[in-house]
Amino acid sequence: MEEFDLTTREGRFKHFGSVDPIEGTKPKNKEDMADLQNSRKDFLFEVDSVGINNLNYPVVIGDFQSVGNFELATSLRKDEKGINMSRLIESLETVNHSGVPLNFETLEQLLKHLRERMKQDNAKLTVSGKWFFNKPSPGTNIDALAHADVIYSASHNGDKFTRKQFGMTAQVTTLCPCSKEISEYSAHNQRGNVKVMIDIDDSVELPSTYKEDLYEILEINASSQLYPILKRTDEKMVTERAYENPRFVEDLIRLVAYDLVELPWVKGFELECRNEESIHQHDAFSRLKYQK
Ligand SMILES: Nc1nc2c(ncn2[C@@H]2O[C@H](COP(=O)(O)OP(=O)(O)OP(=O)(O)O)[C@@H](O)[C@H]2O)c(=O)[nH]1
Repeated sequence: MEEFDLTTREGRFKHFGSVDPIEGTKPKNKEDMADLQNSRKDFLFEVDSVGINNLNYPVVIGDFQSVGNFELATSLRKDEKGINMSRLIESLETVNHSGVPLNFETLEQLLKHLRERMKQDNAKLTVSGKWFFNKPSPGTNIDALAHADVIYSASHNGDKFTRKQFGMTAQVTTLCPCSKEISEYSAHNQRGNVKVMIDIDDSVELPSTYKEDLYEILEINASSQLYPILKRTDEKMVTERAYENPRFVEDLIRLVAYDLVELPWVKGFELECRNEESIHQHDAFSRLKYQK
């Protein structure tokens, strides 16, 4: 058996089975390499969406840095074999300025770049991330950071958005009306997750406070709200607020839906409320779709 010098990394690697590379017959220069992606013939079908997903990249949402989870894609014509996937991240890099600012202006720039660079008719993206914001305690007014999950999803044909969606998941408190009604004292409550995906009406100007406006609607209709810091006086406040505002999962979805319909920039939405039950191991949920 061949002996290797175990004091060097190369020797140790070979000791553990690594071998030298072969000379090989295939080209090493890019110009000489086959470009399969760019071969042309009848490939039977157009492809609606082809690209990459589960890509984590730094983003800036509001005042804070966060991590975005991206899906980047384009359409693909019937006579083209594949897209050049490395160009998707090259396009993302063009809007990365110590993080990609998450707003529709930047995403439109990115989609235009993607479509042109990939020479396709349509470019699409979805990105989700945690939006952090200051949420002072309700009575004592002590600053601390809370978060909600946001989703931007859009497609662009070069001239305009062909789909523009904004989504959010906020966490709230719900207190069971039935439990309050039937019990001598107390009422069980739960942490609720209110999730919405909105189709944005592009003919209406999106207010600069759209994230804040939406967050307020998702949480204000619940029994009470969540805060990072609560002193005793705050805790009394949120506990009593919840008791004064009991909500079934059906009540919450209808109250949130009413406020969403009133927002001028909302064309339609899909809404879900899910309560992590404290008296069961399962969750309770409600869903609602609406188009204006
Ligand atoms: N189209 C396609 N590409 C893939 C697939 N799986 C991996 N790849 C990617 O193929 C990429 C390399 O191809 P290209 O991006 O076309 O590289 P290139 O042709 O040298 O790039 P350009 O200089 O932009 O022309 C790598 O980044 C791989 O990640 C797949 O299923 N389909």
